[in-house]
Amino acid sequence: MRCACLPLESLLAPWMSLRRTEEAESLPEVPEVYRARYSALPAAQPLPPLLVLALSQASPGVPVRREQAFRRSRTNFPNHFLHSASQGQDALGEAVYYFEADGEGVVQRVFVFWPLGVLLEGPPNFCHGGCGASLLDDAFGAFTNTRLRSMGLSGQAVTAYLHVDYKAPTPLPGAAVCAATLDRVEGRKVFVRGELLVQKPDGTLQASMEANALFVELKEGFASMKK
Ligand SMILES: CCCCCCCCCCCCCC(=O)SCCNC(=O)CCNC(=O)[C@H](O)C(C)(C)COP(=O)(O)OP(=O)(O)OC[C@H]1O[C@@H](n2cnc3c(N)ncnc32)[C@H](O)[C@@H]1OP(=O)(O)O
Repeated sequence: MRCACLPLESLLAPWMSLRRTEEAESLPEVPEVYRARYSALPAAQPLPPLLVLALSQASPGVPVRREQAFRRSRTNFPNHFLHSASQGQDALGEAVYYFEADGEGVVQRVFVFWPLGVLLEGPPNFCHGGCGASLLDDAFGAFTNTRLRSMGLSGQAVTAYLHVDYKAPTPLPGAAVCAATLDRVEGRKVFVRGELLVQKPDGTLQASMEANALFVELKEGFASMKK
């Protein structure tokens, strides 16, 4: 029987080997809510098929809007754990962030596509659990901070706790989409939940990890964090 899943090459290429060109390229202006941390996708960069699949399953019939897809601005965050230190041909590839907002522009969900190389291994041929937790934490942070900003708040919140349930192994090499959304808000406390989605051999998506987290909006912002 023919496998219904997306071929691995289409999952990984060109994102695994992509080299950043944002510094040299003139990219479209990004809305203010996202601008501090994200840059637009270059015109030549297609949306990853796995991301499109996850979006179409989460919101059937809702058109995918390319202008809601971004890359992390590496220029602004050259020391970032996921976007700099862990990037490489066989490690993490280039992430694509897709934000869904409501009619008032308030961010409701984020989906983050990641190409996963063989150097992320924990169990043989599968992703390290700590790596998956980091990807979920990053998606939760992206969701929380952009949501806060989209509501006119600081957008400066950090993880207080992160709970991850590992439901199935995450294959390598491969690709995953982290999905994050709001659970509830209590004052400065933002409770977030989500999952890490991978594609099964039959083509359907499966949550290999489920997670929930508490983010706390800092009283005086990142600048107040002391060493
Ligand atoms: C401008 C653009 C810049 C962009 C920069 C990009 C950076 C992106 C960054 C993205 C980040 C990516 C992700 C990362 O990597 S973030 C990095 C990992 N996280 C940290 O390093 C955070 C370290 N912790 C702290 O700094 C403080 O503890 C925080 C700030 C969290 C709270 O200390 P604060 O003094 O402020 O507040 P509080 O202690 O009064 O607590 C407040 C409320 O919260 C409740 N609570 C607290 N902890 C827990 C817990 N574990 N379980 C259950 N509840 C907990 C607490 O009971 C209280 O509730 P209530 O009594 O009010 O009901």
